[in-house]
Amino acid sequence: MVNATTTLDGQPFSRAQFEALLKRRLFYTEAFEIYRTAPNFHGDNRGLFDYGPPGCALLNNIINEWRKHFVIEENMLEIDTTGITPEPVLKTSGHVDKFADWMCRDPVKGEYLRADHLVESVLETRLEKSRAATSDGKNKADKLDDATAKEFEEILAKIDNYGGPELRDLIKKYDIRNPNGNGEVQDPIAFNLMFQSTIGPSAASPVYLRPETAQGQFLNFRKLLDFCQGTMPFASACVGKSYRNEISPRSGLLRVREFLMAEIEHFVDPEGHKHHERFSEVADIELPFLEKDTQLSGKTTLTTVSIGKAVETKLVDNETLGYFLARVYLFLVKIGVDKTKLRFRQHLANEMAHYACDCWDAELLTSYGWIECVGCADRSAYDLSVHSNATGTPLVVKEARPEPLEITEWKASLEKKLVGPRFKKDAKKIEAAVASLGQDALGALADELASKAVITVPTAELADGKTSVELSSEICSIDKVTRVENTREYTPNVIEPSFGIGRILYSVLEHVFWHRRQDSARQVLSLPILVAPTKVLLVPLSNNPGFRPVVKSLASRLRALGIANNVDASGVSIGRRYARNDELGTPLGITVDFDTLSNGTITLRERDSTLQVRASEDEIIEAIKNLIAGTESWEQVSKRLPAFTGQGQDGQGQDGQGQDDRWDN
Ligand SMILES: Nc1ncnc2c1ncn2[C@@H]1O[C@H](COP(=O)(O)OP(=O)(O)OP(=O)(O)O)[C@@H](O)[C@H]1O
Repeated sequence: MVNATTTLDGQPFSRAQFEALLKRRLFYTEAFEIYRTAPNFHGDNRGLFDYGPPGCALLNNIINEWRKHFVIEENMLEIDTTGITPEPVLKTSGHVDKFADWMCRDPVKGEYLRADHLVESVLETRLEKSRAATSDGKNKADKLDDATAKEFEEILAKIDNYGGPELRDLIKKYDIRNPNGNGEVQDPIAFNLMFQSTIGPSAASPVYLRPETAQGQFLNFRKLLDFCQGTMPFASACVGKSYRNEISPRSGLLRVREFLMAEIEHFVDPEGHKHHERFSEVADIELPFLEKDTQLSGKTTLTTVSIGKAVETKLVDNETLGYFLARVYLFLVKIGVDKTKLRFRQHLANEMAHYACDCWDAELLTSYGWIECVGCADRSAYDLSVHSNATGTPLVVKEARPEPLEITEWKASLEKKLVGPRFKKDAKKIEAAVASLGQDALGALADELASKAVITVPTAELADGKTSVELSSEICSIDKVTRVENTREYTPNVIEPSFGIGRILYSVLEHVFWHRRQDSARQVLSLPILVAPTKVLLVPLSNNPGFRPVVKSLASRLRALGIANNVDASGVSIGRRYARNDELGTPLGITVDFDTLSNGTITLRERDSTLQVRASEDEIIEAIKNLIAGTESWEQVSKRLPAFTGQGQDGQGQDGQGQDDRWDN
């Protein structure tokens, strides 16, 4: 059974100890912290964090690997789009109306709580208390009867499926109150999560900070299609900050108001079941799925099957979505995620974003529970269609047909001479609305036009604020026409893997955290060498001036190879210096000692095993290069090069054995 509260070495996970390490080593820190107590600071700095040097390096290394794994591997077209977004774009995409969470207010405390999180935390606490209580003895009032406990478990399994009215009913039915003070809360209301501002000195035009990078990619679709000479399928990618005015930020980096996203929009032809050319490369990879139906039945049992089987049985809708789930899995495991703490959870119908038609979240198990870190959605043709309708710009693919095709279909025509003068500025929008009508709608409107001589067509918002227009038979005609088509035109569907880098980074750190010795305060972050902030620690054995030029020259050789290294020439013992760098996740350490001065050899220490080898500078640097490139493992290096068991090894001599075991320097 997977347990989030156990570290790699099987010891109990202590969040306090873990967070103290992250703070001590400056992985990240609360933003504007010193202003919190300033007399003129009345703001709320919750959900805003700054990354310190190791956190920043780790973040950048994760992004670099993301670029290699996705952008380079799949020839994606990476772009960098703006965060400031004009309101009409986000009105069209649906975010202005629908990008909201349900919020309850505690009128006494003046606190705002996210309704689903409130229900979740109160029911979880009641269940925990009930488990701890005994029906006869201690805290017996907390004991829930079996039926109620089952009911709570079922509610929790599908918590993401509840909307405002259902959450209100649950709050009333179970008398759910603000855990802080036990006050009653008001009914949930929808709260839009976007930060709004205005642009320019006139302040006349509203803008938002983007809540996702996706829209910028959709708006560039036509230019990107031209850029890749119309070749389908293709994918765009974007890495950038997104902003969400979360109701109640909590859990450190997991729910923040400003965060780095890395998003991919893969544009695919909807015909041919979204087949993916490289699907066979990943088909055998087994993934743990938490299916929709399992959640609805109140359970959390995982189904582990190959992605090939999952697509064949339609558990996962199509090959392209399946391909990305497998690639996401490989990426997460590569950067340090514990594969036993990873699952793919299918979205429930109500939970699905307004644009999505099938959605799976890669969730990682942390001490805060299962956390969504990557959302993988099939956004269908929603975004391109709505932006096309709103702007009158066709966001479509045109492809030559292998054989000409004869098609008989409904066609709507507008009397252009009348449309311009009659509708003026709205004319383009009306033309776009008519052009976007599907065959079923056209068939129905043709009948209506024949009987009433006037029809109503839905449009984007017009100058008078209306979202439809009446067209008479004088202006609009709808007829059956037969035509020969040599080119095919279609709106691509979009498969979108969307990564929250901060959540991934935090979860990886929890997964690689462990203790060196039983009951010891020595802690280690076993970050994979690929993403570790610093790859090599350089330590001179002592302050002996003879070591300095050697260390300097080694540092410069490593720098020339682009290998991040750090010299620790502080006066403390080697063991302490290693311990400090174990906390920073530094995987390799070089020691320069008296033997170096006499025979030119140096030692190389591996963080997790603490084993060391001794060889010439050239051999050690070669081994480091291989370890970073992944062409050689530590096991291979340690077999190939002579072992070193002398001074300076952990637990012996210089390690600080018998010394104070608090590694807090
Ligand atoms: N407030 C946040 N803080 C940090 N990361 C976030 C936040 N909101 C979303 N993300 C990240 O962005 C990714 C894609 O966003 P998406 O819109 O799918 O999230 P979401 O479903 O709104 O998340 P949640 O349900 O947890 O609020 C998520 O998988 C997550 O990694």
